[in-house]
Amino acid sequence: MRTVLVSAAALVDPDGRVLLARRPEGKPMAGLWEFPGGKVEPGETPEAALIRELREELGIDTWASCLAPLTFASHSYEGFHLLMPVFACRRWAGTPEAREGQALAWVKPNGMRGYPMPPADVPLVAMLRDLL
Ligand SMILES: Nc1nc2c([nH]c(=O)n2[C@H]2C[C@H](O)[C@@H](COP(=O)(O)OP(=O)(O)OP(=O)(O)O)O2)c(=O)[nH]1
Ligand SMILES: [Mg+2]
Repeated sequence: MRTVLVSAAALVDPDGRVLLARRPEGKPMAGLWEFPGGKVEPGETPEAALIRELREELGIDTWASCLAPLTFASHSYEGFHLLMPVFACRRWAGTPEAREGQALAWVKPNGMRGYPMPPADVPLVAMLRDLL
């Protein structure tokens, strides 16, 4: 099976809340809440891909030095296997805004139960609670 590399961010605010984005209509898994990010393109590092995706999806700028490896997801979907490094990011420039029509929510890891997430993300919630 094809392994797809996707880079994702746990953007953490000073209150320890993490930014979740609701996948827009028309995309696979629309309506589920995810960590901002996207597919790593050929020749791109995971960090560079995430910096690019955060600018495209949220209009914020961050830097590789502000991305700390936190955990990862490895999950088989129908048709592909997802390998998703998750970086913690506590410093960025600008205010996240929904550039792609997605809803945004700042959520404490303890509150993520109320936000339905893709199957790959479910184990990450407990990890965030322990690691952040
Ligand atoms: N960004 C992100 N993707 C996730 C998460 N959990 C999860 O299963 N995925 C899956 C959904 C997609 O199959 C894939 C990432 O797709 P994406 O739609 O974000 O990719 P992208 O931003 O590059 O968007 P596109 O140009 O391909 O439409 O990873 C998550 O927490 N964050
Ligand atoms: Mg994306």
